[in-house]
Amino acid sequence: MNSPARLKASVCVDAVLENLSTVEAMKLVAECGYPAFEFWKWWDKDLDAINQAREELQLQLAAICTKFVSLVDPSTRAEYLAGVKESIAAAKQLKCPVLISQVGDARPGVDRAEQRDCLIAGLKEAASMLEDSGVVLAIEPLNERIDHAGYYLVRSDEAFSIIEEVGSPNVKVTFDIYHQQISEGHVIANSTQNIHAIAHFHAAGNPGRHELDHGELHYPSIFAAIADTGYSGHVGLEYWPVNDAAAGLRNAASWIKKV
Ligand SMILES: O=C(O)C(=O)CO
Repeated sequence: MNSPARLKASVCVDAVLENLSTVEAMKLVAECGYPAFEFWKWWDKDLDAINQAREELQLQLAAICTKFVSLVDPSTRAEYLAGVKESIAAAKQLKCPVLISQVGDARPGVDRAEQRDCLIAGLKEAASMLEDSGVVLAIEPLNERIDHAGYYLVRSDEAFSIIEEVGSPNVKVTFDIYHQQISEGHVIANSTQNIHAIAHFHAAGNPGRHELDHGELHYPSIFAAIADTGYSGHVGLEYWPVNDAAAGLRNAASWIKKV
């Protein structure tokens, strides 16, 4: 008898299957053997149609994003919090446990410590809404070398120390292995030693942000190390395929289930 997979993989349909409609992409994700999917923007999608397909296909929605509003600028705090409130409602409707939150670009000429204080204050204000809802918000560090020049939050240790200071079980980190490989490397140690603070992972090959077996990262070892910690969240495949998307997804599903 097959034993259940140790790691729950999710497919980011806005990246891997960007040329399909969300519902068509969901069907392919299920056909390729994945238990879960995710996407970024909920506000430009037909949530009722997605919910119906989700139930029919018995897929879990692993994560969606909050609205992209700066958390390091006090003048946008109210807008950020209103976006979190709406995103929680969308997450509840779609039975989605995690909201991924970007924090915005660094403000030129403004002291970093002041921006950090602003970020923490915003997250503390969001925490009670999140705790009441049961949804976890996970801030995401991104690399500034290749994809996100000027973004405020780059290092994972900074993200971990921020959420420790926020001090809520519903505010955690998204650890994107591709971004962190570019920014700091040492991805197994940096993620597994902080696994209690991670609510979601993203994965892509580096360099190029393509299939997981393209490039320098050995994902079977990385995923095995994550599974060894007992991590119970999802690992989201967030890449742009160079080869046939469905064939690549089937190939990854076949080795991920053996991790
Ligand atoms: O915008 C990006 O690069 C992301 O990783 C979103 O999750």
